[in-house]
Amino acid sequence: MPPEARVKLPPLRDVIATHGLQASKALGQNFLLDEQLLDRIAAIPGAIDGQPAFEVGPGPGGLTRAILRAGARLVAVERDRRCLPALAELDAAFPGQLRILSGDAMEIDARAEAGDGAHIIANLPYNVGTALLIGWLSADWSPLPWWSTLTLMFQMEVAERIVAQPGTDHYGRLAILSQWRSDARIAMKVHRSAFTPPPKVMSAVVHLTPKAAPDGVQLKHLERLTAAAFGQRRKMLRQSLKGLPGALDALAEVGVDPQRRAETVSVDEFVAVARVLGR
Ligand SMILES: C[S@@+](CC[C@H](N)C(=O)[O-])C[C@H]1O[C@@H](n2cnc3c(N)ncnc32)[C@H](O)[C@@H]1O
Repeated sequence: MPPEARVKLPPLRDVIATHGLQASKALGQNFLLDEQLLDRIAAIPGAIDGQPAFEVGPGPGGLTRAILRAGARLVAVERDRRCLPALAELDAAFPGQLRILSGDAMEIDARAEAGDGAHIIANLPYNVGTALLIGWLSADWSPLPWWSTLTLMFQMEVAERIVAQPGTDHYGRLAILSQWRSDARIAMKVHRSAFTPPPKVMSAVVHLTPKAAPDGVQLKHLERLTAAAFGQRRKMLRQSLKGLPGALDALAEVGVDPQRRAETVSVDEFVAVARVLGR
């Protein structure tokens, strides 16, 4: 049976008022207060599965409540100290399930804090969201990363860059890294009006399940290749990859026409070229 809070939790709007949590733009604070929506996010298949979880930026604790109600043990890191009293109340309501860290998610060792196998789930602050995702996707991968899945709310434009297909405007380095390392899909679109205060744009929850990496390709080779290729995305590869030693030979070996542009090259083709570069 999923745990119930020991005490009746106040509505999130009251939590914000009681603790004076006016949203800070600098901290990327757009809070979700609709508990049904939050429960739906926590219930995305594979997002938690009753396993330990790690949350970035619990804020007043809306998603945190939903994760705890879904039965997970949770470690959550919050940078805004004003939120700590509200989170301490949640700790009291779900005894033994929640550990709050006060600090910067960009600086803590999430693996050491959350433990291997944790599911990462967060409504990310827009200013550090992409950097955090790249960090998690760049973790040691042998043959899987330390985390089990990522379930992350982003601004729609970032979500589209993660799942983009070749030949589209959003296709680029983030799509290639994300899709090389995971099966990534948009699990839910969230209207801007669901947030307090509403951001200017729509958002989406992206769910990423890591793929085992038996392919012997190193991240650094794929990164160098895609940095060069997308540094001049409208140019033909024979031009954009001129400065990368071995790249044109690798294209020929893999059978990618150097007259193509980066935005037409599939993830599998980039990976194949990176594999040759790393030999
Ligand atoms: C978009 S809000 C989400 C809040 C809450 N989880 C929700 O869904 O309503 C982002 C949260 O991340 C916190 N935050 C911003 N930068 C952070 C950082 N570098 N490390 C940890 N938390 C951060 C903010 O203070 C804020 O609480």
